[in-house]
Amino acid sequence: MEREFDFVIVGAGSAGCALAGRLADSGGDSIALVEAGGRDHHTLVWTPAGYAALLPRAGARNYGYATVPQPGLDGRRGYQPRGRGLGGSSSLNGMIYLRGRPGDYDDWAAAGCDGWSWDDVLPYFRRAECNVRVDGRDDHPLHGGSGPQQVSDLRTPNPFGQRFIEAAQQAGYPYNDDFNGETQQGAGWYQVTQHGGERWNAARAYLHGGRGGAACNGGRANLHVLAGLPVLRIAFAGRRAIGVMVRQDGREQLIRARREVIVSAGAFGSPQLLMVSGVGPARHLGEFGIPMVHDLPGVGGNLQDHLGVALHKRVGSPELFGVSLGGVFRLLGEILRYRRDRSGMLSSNYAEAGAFVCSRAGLDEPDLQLHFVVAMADDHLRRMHLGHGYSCHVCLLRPRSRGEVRLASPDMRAAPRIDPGYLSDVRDLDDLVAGVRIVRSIFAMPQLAALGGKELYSAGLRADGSDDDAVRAFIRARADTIYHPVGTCRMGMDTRAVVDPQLRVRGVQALRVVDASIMPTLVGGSTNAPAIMIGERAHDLIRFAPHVTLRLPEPALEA
Ligand SMILES: Cc1cc2nc3c(=O)[nH]c(=O)nc-3n(C[C@H](O)[C@H](O)[C@H](O)COP(=O)(O)OP(=O)(O)OC[C@H]3O[C@@H](n4cnc5c(N)ncnc54)[C@H](O)[C@@H]3O)c2cc1C
Repeated sequence: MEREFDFVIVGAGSAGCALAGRLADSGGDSIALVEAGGRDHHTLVWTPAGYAALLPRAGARNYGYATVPQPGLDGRRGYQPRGRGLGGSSSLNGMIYLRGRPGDYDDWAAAGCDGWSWDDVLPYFRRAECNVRVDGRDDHPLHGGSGPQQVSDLRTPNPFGQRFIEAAQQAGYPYNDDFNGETQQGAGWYQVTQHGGERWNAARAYLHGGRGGAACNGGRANLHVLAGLPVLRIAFAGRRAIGVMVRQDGREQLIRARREVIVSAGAFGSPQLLMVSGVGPARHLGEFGIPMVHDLPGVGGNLQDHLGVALHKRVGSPELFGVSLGGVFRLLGEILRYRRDRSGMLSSNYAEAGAFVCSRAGLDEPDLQLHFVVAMADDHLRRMHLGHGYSCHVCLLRPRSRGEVRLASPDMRAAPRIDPGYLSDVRDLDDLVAGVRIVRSIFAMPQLAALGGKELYSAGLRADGSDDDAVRAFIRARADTIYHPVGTCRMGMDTRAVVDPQLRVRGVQALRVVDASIMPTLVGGSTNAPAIMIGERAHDLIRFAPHVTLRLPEPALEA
């Protein structure tokens, strides 16, 4: 195997694939995209409903991390699935296509991230996107029609999604035809990262287009996709990153980067890789005897995640996913249907419909998101129930609680120590209480209530809203991630920032971080499209602004 490349990118997830594909197409440099997991060519990855089999437990395609016990969640450990293999978490995610709101990015810019305002990032969202609604056209002010990331409407929307949307309208929330349009408010269908009824993950978008072939590089001779090769640490000469260390043929080997090492290992993997390589808070690294390259106190801090709580309702309808004899027969038919024309229940992303709502009057933008799931999705599908039903998750879009990622071992192959600090800011809990009430008010509307059924865990909550303490207890007992950790290699201009607005790691040379970990704050939506946007924009920063040097004050050493 060739051992020296111009760029070495660690992690073939949403951002890493976008960056690698773009870099390979825009110049003659050689690129190594080094990914811990394997290829994504698998039925369970490409069949949308297949992720139900991958989500519940750790395995070859899912890191399946656990958090440390969370005081805010009655001491429970949260679950943190993360995609492993080409496509990263875009091979395991719920496929919902969302960007957040313009104000989210304007806040980034206002916090010192020059070049990351909405006007700056919108062209990258559009460049990335091929939205079926504007297919082939590039004159839409918000959507792209010719990018590599396919975005579609669901092929076979579930009738219960329609009932949810109508129930939400009965509860006073307007219909919204496009959550990435002018306004986010209201209820509607999600658009999904699918094409022809199949998952369109970042690997298909940017690497191989879903075609076979072991190289996975879409025929580009300068792109070397090295799957199944976990990076152990970044190699430095002084403070300059010169490559990455991997274990191959029974020994550690250096893959050398002539120009840059780019870390795209995700919100947990990227800070972990920096820390095991000697870039991070000095005292913490000292606990593990890791030789210091640079004391960067912000690495691993600022962890933010969307915490959600689900309300489930058992309803005896085989239109919904569920466990029953009738359900098995229906599923067999659905498998044949999917094989025939890629439609039917197997093209479902489960969280088919949703809503953006405000927890209280007077907010400029919705602060709560609802995911209506056409199954009783309980505890990340780790707890199954007999029968059929639906659920609705409510999550807080801009939580104030902060956590951190730390090492549990100096070995990169061990799981990191993840502490999201859920509900450490009590205001988050109060906003979720409002969210639970909103979900129940929608469940109570005729379009859903007429179908009957019984709530699994929330039936005892009062309808008149007079039992906030009980709702708080319900949330503490049941809430968990809806899978959007970000912020652990935060971009900014202050002394605790990890990367500058060109995504260069502060205090060292030839090293960048490019993935969801650089987000200063969570956006008001899910995080796959924003991670891809980050990869797209990083390409332009690397290609077109390589010689701009930004000088920042060095962080003071911790006492
Ligand atoms: C279950 C689930 C559901 C989700 N649902 C949605 C959704 O519906 N819509 C949405 O927009 N977002 C969703 N998300 C979130 C979204 O998918 C992620 O935010 C996004 O994919 C993150 O991209 P990334 O590039 O930062 O990291 P990732 O895509 O996670 O990629 C990181 C990659 O780095 C690799 N890596 C890590 N360490 C190493 C190492 N040492 N050596 C080599 N490779 C390494 C990993 O194997 C992985 O492939 C979901 C996520 C999950 C897990």
